[in-house]
Amino acid sequence: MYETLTAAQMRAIEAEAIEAGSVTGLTLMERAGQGVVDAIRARWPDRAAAPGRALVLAGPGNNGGDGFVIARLLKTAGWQVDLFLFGSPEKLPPDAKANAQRWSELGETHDLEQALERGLDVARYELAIDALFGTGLTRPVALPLPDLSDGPAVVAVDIPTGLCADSGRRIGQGALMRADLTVTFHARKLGHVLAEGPAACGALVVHDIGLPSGGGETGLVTPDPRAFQKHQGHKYGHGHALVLSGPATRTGAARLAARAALRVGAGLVTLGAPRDAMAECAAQLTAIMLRDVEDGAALTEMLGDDRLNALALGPGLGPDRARDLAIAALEARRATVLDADALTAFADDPDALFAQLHPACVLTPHGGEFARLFPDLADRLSAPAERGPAYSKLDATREAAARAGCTVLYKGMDTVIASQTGAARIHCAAYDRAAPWLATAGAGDVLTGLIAGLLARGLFPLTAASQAAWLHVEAARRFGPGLIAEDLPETLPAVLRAQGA
Ligand SMILES: NC(=O)C1=CN([C@@H]2O[C@H](COP(=O)(O)OP(=O)(O)OC[C@H]3O[C@@H](n4cnc5c(N)ncnc54)[C@H](O)[C@@H]3O)[C@@H](O)[C@H]2O)[C@@H](O)CC1
Ligand SMILES: [K+]
Repeated sequence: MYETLTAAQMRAIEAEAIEAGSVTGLTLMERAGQGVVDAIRARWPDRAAAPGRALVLAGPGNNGGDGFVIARLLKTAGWQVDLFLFGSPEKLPPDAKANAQRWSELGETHDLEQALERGLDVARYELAIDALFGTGLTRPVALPLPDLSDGPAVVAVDIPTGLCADSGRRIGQGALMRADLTVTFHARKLGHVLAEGPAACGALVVHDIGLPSGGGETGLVTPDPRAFQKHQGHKYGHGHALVLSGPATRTGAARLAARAALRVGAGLVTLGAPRDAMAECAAQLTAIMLRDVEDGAALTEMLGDDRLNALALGPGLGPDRARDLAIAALEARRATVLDADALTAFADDPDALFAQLHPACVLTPHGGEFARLFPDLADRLSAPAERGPAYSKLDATREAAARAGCTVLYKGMDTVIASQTGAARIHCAAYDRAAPWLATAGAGDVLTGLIAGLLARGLFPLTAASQAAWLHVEAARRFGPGLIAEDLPETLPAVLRAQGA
């Protein structure tokens, strides 16, 4: 599992290594600058082979210090480098000042604010380095930065200026420097994988600067084949999932979820449908069993069979049926995924839902559903971020899970999964995990089914939800263009096989 770090965690790791005497700040800065120049060469070998003009924008802190290193290395490699500093050279912190002095032997340090007042002609550069602010950004950037979008290739040092490293949110209405390539150091910061981060970073390279690993608490989800592998045994040994369906003409969502639960390895899957939907469902199902579950009372009776060990409800249910069934399901204390209508049904009184939830539950809200259940947290998340570290989707999901008393998977390109204990994971469907074809009707129903299937197989809620999120995106990536929700369960066998399941 890859770690993600907050700015404070990164500072602590650096400080500890420097205090222990294993490395100096100056050495770390040199490695950081070298890493950026190496990444530029790897990404644009043609430009590196015929160096042109490079613009370096350096800020008042150590991110600026990296900029001075990069300016020196680019100049040595044959680039014509113009460097503009925001702030005064005398006020730079020690390592940055040392590198400013080394740079002064090779080139001039221009004043950025003066240059912006006169008008900085960016069209003359092939390459621009954003070394204005990194992990130290706490306030909006009060600079009229030039638009670089159709000019030079833009490389962000550590993180694009204007982005909060802890939340991926833009700080205030200040400038945001969008990059084509971002080179960060040691480990990804939360800001690279949340909110606006992935869109602002472009491609992301993590460069090792020789610091010891550890120190982060929130990992990015990676596949855990042990979670998918199916061991020998009877079908009942792999659990029995029950997916509840909506009425006639609204059964598709539950059928998709049921199919996903079966494909991910639940031993048995039953669809519980109201009487009017039985014929419709029977015409569509083969391996999935069908039972008549009219209402909450019928569900309670059915759950007398304790082999039914995981439930999924919400997709296509309609709010009234969803509420009635959810109350019965939660009373039975089974592993339960609540999605869609099963969440919306409690919008008028989320506390009534929270009072019934228990640690074997998983809620899977998208942004709208999250706002209905946790309106105060959603408001904090959507209010403009005036200062860093800004309130993040990770913070909001953690708070939601604590309040709900169960695992919450908050969907999105940046899916955050948190348990009631505070443990959390992020699945970022960007960079090498981008899955744009997943934005298709019914995809969320499949995710619900995957979680239910993994719960039936006995995984803990946080693991089931995290691994389901990974499998969901992996199936979409494997299928690719033209994906519709039905394809996701059908692509799962290939995904599982590739993981050695
Ligand atoms: N500390 C180290 O040993 C290393 C640091 N590195 C670089 O150092 C960066 C962090 O450096 P800093 O902590 O100096 O922080 P930054 O260089 O990101 O910011 C500098 C300072 O500007 C101030 N500031 C914040 N927002 C502002 C705003 N909107 N307008 C004006 N001033 C503002 C803050 O006091 C902040 O500390 C990393 O992103 C990375 O690029 C790397 O060189 C690796 C080694
Ligand atoms: K930067």
